[in-house]
Amino acid sequence: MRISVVGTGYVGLVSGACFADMGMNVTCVDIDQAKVQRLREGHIPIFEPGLEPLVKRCVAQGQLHFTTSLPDAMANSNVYFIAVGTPTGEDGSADLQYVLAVAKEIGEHLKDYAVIVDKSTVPVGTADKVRATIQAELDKRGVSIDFDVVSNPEFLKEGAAVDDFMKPDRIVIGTESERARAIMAEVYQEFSRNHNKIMFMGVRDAEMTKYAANAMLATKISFMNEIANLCDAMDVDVEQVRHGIGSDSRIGYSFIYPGCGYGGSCFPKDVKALVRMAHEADVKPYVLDAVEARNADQKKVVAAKTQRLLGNVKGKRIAVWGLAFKPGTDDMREAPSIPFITRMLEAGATVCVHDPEAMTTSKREFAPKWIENGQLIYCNNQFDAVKDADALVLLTEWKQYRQPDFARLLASLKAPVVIDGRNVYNPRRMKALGFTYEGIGRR
Ligand SMILES: NC(=O)c1ccc[n+]([C@@H]2O[C@H](COP(=O)([O-])OP(=O)(O)OC[C@H]3O[C@@H](n4cnc5c(N)ncnc54)[C@H](O)[C@@H]3O)[C@@H](O)[C@H]2O)c1
Ligand SMILES: O=c1ccn([C@@H]2O[C@H](COP(=O)(O)OP(=O)(O)O[C@H]3O[C@H](CO)[C@@H](O)[C@H](O)[C@H]3O)[C@@H](O)[C@H]2O)c(=O)[nH]1
Repeated sequence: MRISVVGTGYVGLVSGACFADMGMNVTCVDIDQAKVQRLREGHIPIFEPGLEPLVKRCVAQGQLHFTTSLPDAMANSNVYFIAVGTPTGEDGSADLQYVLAVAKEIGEHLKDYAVIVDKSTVPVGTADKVRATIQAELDKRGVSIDFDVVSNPEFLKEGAAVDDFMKPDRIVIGTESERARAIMAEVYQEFSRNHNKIMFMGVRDAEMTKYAANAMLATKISFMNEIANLCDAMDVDVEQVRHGIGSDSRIGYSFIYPGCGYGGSCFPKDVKALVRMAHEADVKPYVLDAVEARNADQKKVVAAKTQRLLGNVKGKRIAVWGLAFKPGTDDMREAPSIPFITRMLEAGATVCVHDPEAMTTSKREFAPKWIENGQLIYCNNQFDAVKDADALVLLTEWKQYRQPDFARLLASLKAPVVIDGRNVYNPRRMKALGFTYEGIGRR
């Protein structure tokens, strides 16, 4: 089977490589010429565990190709996945300009029947817009070609993207066409061997399923963050509460870790887009508004704790472990580290940062003046960052930060203050070791 994946980012590259690994002949398309050139030279533009050997293997076997030319890719396949970005637009809705630009180009070059698959996260009704955009181009050309537009939202998580794609919980396919259904079943048959994971549904149902899944997960996190703040105020340990409620199978343990707020390229933008959809549908989004408001506020909690413990931070040295929005990625989109570090820099602190993978990507997020004036210092070693610092702030729970040499940490810090934005350390143990420790809702 020959397929094309348009947009070679986190989703497009992972999907393309995983399809290729299952024996399909895959062409990944991107308008970013430098990215395509680098991929052809064997450089993987993102950090994602297991992705580099997978891409290299598929390229070596002749299963995976990279191009900037969509028409070339289309000439070799009849299933086109659209996996371009859908960032937040000015009014909070998903900006569909990249999706519709691809649809237009498909319409300009379509020759035979094809299935166009929306893999990008797109609002309810987008498949109709993609169909209309393609049809308008066919009409301009004066040709009549049959095609189907299918919704196939992606549920992979960064940091575990390859595993998630290879072993999905479910494969949601929205289509009303029997012909497209048969082709999509063939595309995904190898990912569904263990038991049938494919869920066919209506196109609009599939589009909403993606938003509902992300909004539900974001709601769990915001709910738990609110409980953690209550625990802080009421002398309760949220870890005990987390265990206490997670053991109820109706609640479960996943996505109830409180912390410094959810980030990433999906939850913040998708909750906003769903709020926008609700307004357009004249439904009041009470719950979603609260989820967003809690998250915006949660991203300020660690800064407030730091300022409370250190007093005026002007002239203080603050070490930060973790920049990426979560472990296992170099992605900085909406990372809680950005507002925290910016606030500390603006308040006059010197901030010494370390991250195992996001040092390069994070540099784009801060004004160059902070590095030039020496207030923002990048450290290649996590212990260089804490040397003579007035506090250590943990913002991303990378494995290498979980069990550090505490004696070395204590000796390195100027003041033994640890603010744990991810609740990875044990408060009692930290206190016994001589640290002033503060987590999120840890009493
Ligand atoms: N990142 C995730 O974990 C994740 C998971 C599930 C779903 N999604 C959704 O998938 C979509 C893509 O997300 P991403 O994180 O992979 O984005 P990304 O920004 O990493 O990649 C998008 C790519 O599309 C390319 N592109 C833009 N316009 C193009 C065009 N006209 N032709 C060819 N290429 C073009 C860009 O150059 C870029 O390389 C979004 O809708 C997102 O919400 C993301
Ligand atoms: O209990 C938790 C779990 C997560 N987070 C935070 O939530 C954010 C998102 O984490 P995660 O969901 O693991 O990563 P993403 O890669 O953003 O994946 C989400 O967004 C993707 C894009 O839509 C979906 O495909 C995935 O299913 C969905 O989990 C991160 O900042 C995490 O630190 C918490 O604060 N507490």
